[in-house]
Amino acid sequence: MSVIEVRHVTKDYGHGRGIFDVSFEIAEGEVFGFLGPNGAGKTTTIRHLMGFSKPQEGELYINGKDCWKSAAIIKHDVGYLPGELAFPKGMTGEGFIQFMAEERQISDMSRTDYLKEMFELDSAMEIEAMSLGSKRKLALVTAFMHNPKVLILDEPTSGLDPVMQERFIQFILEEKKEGKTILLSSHIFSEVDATCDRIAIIKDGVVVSTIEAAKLKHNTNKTFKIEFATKKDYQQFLARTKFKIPVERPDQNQVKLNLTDETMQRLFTELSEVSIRFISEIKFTLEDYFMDFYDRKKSIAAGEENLEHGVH
Ligand SMILES: Nc1ncnc2c1ncn2[C@@H]1O[C@H](COP(=O)(O)OP(=O)(O)OP(=O)(O)O)[C@@H](O)[C@H]1O
Repeated sequence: MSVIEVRHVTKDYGHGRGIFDVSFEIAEGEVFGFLGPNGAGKTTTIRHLMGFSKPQEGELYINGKDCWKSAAIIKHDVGYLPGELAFPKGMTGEGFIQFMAEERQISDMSRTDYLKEMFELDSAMEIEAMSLGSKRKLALVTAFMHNPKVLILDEPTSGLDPVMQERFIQFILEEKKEGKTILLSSHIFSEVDATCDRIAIIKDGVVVSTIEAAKLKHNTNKTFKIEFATKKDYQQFLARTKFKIPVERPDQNQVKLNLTDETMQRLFTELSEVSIRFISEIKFTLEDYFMDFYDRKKSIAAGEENLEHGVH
């Protein structure tokens, strides 16, 4: 059963801004990445899921409850980390944690203490005096302290240093093991890649692609770069090869080509007749996949990416 459902949601702010016919579902226990640059529509979608905004068209549900009509229940049940942080004035971090604990009627603070330790939060400080990173840590602790089964996280690591970003990834993986359902909005490929089961790419308010992370990782269509020992070897290979060579670099005596597991043996037979300096696999990453939607023309102009990756 889907825990989160977004069905044909539109919010048109005019001038092409907003979100348009956005649909996706997130199953129980799934970590779903929502990937797009600034202004693509991630926060707008999330604000609708949290019941802050009413859709002009479409419906949103969490655990079968309409996000607009049952906004109060949704806010209670879901662990929400907003992109833009806002805290009450004149409080210390600890004061805010205690306030949230009372709101949620939490008496056992062991999970909260664990989270404070994990994210190395100095909660004694006045919130106003905290760095952006410390405020983000405080938001993380208060978003997760009541152990919610559903997490909605809007660019959760912005402002965190690389060590804390890595710790956050470990935390998400722990939560995933516990069977939590997680929506993670981000523009950081590495954190999406490390944590998500499925990824939706959003562009100009429209979901342009949804892909299973495993399909990206186990893509059987591979790209290799080969550098030949001499110009003679390079030319001899090009003259005799039966492969289609999409990228030739005569200045470096290099070619790039696509291989499947089946054609691998044929390549090595061809290469046995010439001398090579090296052969290396070019990994097809989430970033490459994403850039296909955002930057294809530029990449082709650079002469690098006119290779068929075959994951679409
Ligand atoms: N209340 C609003 N009124 C008018 N336009 C809005 C409003 N909220 C968002 N927008 C516009 O809708 C588009 C999507 O914005 P949104 O904040 O959802 O993007 P995002 O993907 O979350 O980006 P970011 O990473 O910058 O938060 C942007 O063009 C934004 O300017």
